[in-house]
Amino acid sequence: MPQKIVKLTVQDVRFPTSLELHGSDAMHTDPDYSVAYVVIETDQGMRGYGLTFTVGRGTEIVVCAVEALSALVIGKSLEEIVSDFRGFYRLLSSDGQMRWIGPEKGVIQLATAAVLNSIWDLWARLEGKPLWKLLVDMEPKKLISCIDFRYITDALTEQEALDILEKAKEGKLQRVDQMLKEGYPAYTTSCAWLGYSDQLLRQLCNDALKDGWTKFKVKVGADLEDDIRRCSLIRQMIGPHNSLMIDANQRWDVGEAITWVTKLAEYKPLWIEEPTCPDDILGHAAISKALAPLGIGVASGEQCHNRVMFKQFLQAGALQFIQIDSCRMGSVNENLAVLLMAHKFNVPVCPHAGGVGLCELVQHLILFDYISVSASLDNRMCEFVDHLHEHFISPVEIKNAHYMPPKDPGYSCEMKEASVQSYQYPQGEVWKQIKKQKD
Ligand SMILES: C[C@H](O)[C@@H](O)CC(=O)C(=O)O
Ligand SMILES: [Mg+2]
Repeated sequence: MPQKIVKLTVQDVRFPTSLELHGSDAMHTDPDYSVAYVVIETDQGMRGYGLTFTVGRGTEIVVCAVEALSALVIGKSLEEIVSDFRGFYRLLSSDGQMRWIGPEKGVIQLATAAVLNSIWDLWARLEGKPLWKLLVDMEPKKLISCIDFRYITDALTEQEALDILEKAKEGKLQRVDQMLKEGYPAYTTSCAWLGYSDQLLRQLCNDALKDGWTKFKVKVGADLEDDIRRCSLIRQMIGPHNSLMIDANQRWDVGEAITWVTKLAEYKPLWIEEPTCPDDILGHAAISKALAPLGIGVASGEQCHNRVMFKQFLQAGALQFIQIDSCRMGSVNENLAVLLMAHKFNVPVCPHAGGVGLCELVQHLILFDYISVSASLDNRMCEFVDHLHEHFISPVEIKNAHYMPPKDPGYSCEMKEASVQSYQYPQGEVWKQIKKQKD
């Protein structure tokens, strides 16, 4: 019996992370980690859960965009959608009246991600598999049929994508076993948000080292003297052999980025993340070229709107690390395109995660990347941030600084009903209390 989608609800759920400066960086000094949380329901009572991540006030605008897209979803059956997923992706991303407010970028793309994430979740649940396994088990032709190749065929053709997937069939079963035993390598950003004191940074870094973490990201970009002190402190604590990454969250102009990072080079960062405007492809290329002799790569992607921009970053040799995001682009469909392009251009993928639910979601994509696309762990790791996992029904499992493959069916982003109720904005109990204290 086809599963017809008869209902879509979307809620604005926010967590007051700004109170303790969790998640703070050089540009987002007071983020309240938030989601536009989508639940779809079929006529047979099955549910799919999806979300997209934001950092506070903008969430209400994403919620409106999801509501505007819902008319394109309600009334369709899951079978109809997945039998031509490319067509459905295009229906959502290229709607004749709504594409004007994108196309395929900004709020409307975040909303597309939330909706499509719920559909992938529903699909995986109906198949009784975690999403990564649904993807790993899918025939290459079917996978390719989920991707919209419009605008990227000059970098990757369907045939090339198919060849990559066919070639990676070799050794796939061993890689599945390896992942189930060892998990996928992760790094932590939890120790060094920009608003944290040196004392807290020291304490969190110490705890992380004890827990087996070997790769650490530090926020930089607001004040050079602070950055020198914080990077020196972390480098001293983690020693010369562990990895340090730095993240400026788009703070600098191109020349300023080169000068600033050169002054931090003695702390041996593996990469500088988002050194400048996330849309400045040639700027990133110039920074990459200038920093290459220092052994520092450039990473970006958490605010890269779509596959077309990633294509150009790759074509321009502008990034040495690609950071896909499960909610910034058009869900799994568009991320598949980027994983395949990154493989063709031989650039490692190190996903952005954290926020609310981003770790839960992106772990599926990076497991798929290793098992079915790249077959390599060289220079690869997935971000981990230790906030807000307690609000999910199937939270991530980290063992010895590795993501252990999720086992529950779906895309791991169903939230606990009590959490949704308490943190709904503005009517949830938590926000009512915060308002009362302020008044
Ligand atoms: C506002 C977010 O916390 C951002 O700082 C996250 C980020 O850049 C990262 O995790 O990387
Ligand atoms: Mg970042």
